[in-house]
Amino acid sequence: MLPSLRWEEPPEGPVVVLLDQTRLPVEEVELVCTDVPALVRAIQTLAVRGAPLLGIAGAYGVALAAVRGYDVDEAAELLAGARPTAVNLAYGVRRAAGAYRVALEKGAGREGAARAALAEARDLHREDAEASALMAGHGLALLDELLPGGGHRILTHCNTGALVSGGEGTAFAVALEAHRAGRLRRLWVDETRPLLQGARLTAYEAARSGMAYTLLTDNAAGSLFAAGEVDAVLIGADRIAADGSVANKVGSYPLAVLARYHHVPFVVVAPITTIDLRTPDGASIEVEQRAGQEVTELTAPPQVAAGGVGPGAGGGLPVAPLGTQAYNPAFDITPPELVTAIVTEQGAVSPVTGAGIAELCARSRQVTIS
Ligand SMILES: CSC[C@@H](O)[C@@H](O)C(=O)COP(=O)(O)O
Repeated sequence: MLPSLRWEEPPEGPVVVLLDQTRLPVEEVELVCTDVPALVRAIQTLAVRGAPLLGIAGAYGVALAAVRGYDVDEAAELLAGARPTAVNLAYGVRRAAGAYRVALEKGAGREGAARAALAEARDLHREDAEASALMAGHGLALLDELLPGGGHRILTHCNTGALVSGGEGTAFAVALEAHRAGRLRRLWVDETRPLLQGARLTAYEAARSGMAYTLLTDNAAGSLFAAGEVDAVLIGADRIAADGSVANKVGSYPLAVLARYHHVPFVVVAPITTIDLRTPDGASIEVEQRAGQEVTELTAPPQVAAGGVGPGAGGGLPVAPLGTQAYNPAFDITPPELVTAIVTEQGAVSPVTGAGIAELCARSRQVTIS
């Protein structure tokens, strides 16, 4: 698979190259962003997506503005505001912009400061890969402890693999680790309506890994639990509040409720950069509301954004009467009491409490920067 994101410096000037996730699984096509507005569009149309990768993209976006000589503060504001829920985006932007500012203050000049922003983006990219490998190890150790019988049957939601990370991802990296250790019996993949990150992206990554996996519609999960076919749920996160509330792809909260009813562990895997101590609780997390056409029409995100190739108002194939109102939050919030554990690169918090989260963050150098 092509890298999900890379920095390139061709003679015409530096660019951020993205694997366009809206085209998967049909084709691997790269999207070349030569400026910040192009990168912002890629973020909003989900060509680049998933919390850790959004942070990396934000940091490289700042570096792109700096190296090309654009206004860095303006670029940082545009990038950080592109999507509201994944805290990693603002974090990545803040890190690169901070490095730029510090270098300027130290007299590095604009060129030196731009190089400092780029170095910071590269550091964040590498750190995310390292965090990913550590989470995979901690996550599998936790699964083995929670499920001593082995032969794990894991249900996952949305997409959390290499496509969203500098490494192999968050929740998916744990499933992959279990697969490589011969302890994954099956990965159940929620299709993840309406944009199908599970069907298009997680199934794509699972197929490439050779693991046993099965795709299901989101609303089939209940009957799967009832049949005793799920040993654990593993998901990622877009923001974890100080009290341990977890924002993740819409549909995560119903899985947590199902998991509790059926006495199945519900485990969240996320790097420390996804924890936001400035957000006190779940109610304070801003949940992105997306266009209703994503629900009322079958269409690819860029077509929605471009406004039209098909007969529906948003350009897609209508699946509801024209003019139907749709409720389309991109995320939901799972309260800490439904979360069995949060696995980070620093280890696991379990049970999930605000104090446990704070202690974990205190051990991390990264959080003091945010
Ligand atoms: C490791 S990724 C965790 C989350 O970012 C992921 O589960 C998710 O909800 C992504 O949402 P998306 O809207 O596709 O960016």
